[in-house]
Amino acid sequence: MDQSDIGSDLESVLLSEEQLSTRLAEMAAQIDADYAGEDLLLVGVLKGAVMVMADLARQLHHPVEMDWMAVSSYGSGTKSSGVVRILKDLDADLTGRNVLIVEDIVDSGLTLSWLLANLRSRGPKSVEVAAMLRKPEANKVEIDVRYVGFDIPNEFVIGYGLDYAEKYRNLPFVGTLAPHVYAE
Ligand SMILES: O=P(O)(O)OC[C@H]1O[C@H](OP(=O)(O)OP(=O)(O)O)[C@H](O)[C@@H]1O
Ligand code: HPA
Ligand SMILES: [Mg+2]
Repeated sequence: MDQSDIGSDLESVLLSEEQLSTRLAEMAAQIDADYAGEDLLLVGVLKGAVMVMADLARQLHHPVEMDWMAVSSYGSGTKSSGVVRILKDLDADLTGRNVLIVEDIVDSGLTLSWLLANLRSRGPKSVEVAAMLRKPEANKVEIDVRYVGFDIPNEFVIGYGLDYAEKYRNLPFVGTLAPHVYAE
């Protein structure tokens, strides 16, 4: 899927495929250096983190294990209420492990703040976060994101795993949606 397939629904390309992969290589080099000689378990948060997990893992030279979690906010239906339900839990036991949570985006930060507390309660050696994108709103909650790809403006973004109503995840770049898409 590329820019021509999304047509007038796309407002602008915020980060190109090349920008994403260049930055990911830098993050991977940092992660390789930080975990040299250490065990490392990557935990991807479904579904948005699928692309960044696949690309980051392949840029790493470090031998890693990969596991997945699916979580969902519930209640009023408002996104990221902070009340999170586990839809699919990890297969791995985290006791004594170095865990790196891999996320596509930290927006309000509420999903991650819940996830960090949850995973830290399972007796790991360490828990850190790698996120491709971070929005300024994430500053509202105290979260230490060790590896950040890009800080982006407070706009709704799509592509590279990120969806609008489950669509556009397979765009290879990150873009913003044209206003008429929301208005429909
Ligand atoms: O910082 P927050 O405001 O909590 O938002 C970030 C979370 O929201 C998105 O997931 P979403 O719940 O849309 O599920 P998805 O990954 O399946 O699209 C994204 O993948 C993060 O997990
Ligand atoms: O900007 C976004 N786009 C898509 N999904 C999201 N989940 C949190 N923020 C976003
Ligand atoms: Mg989503």
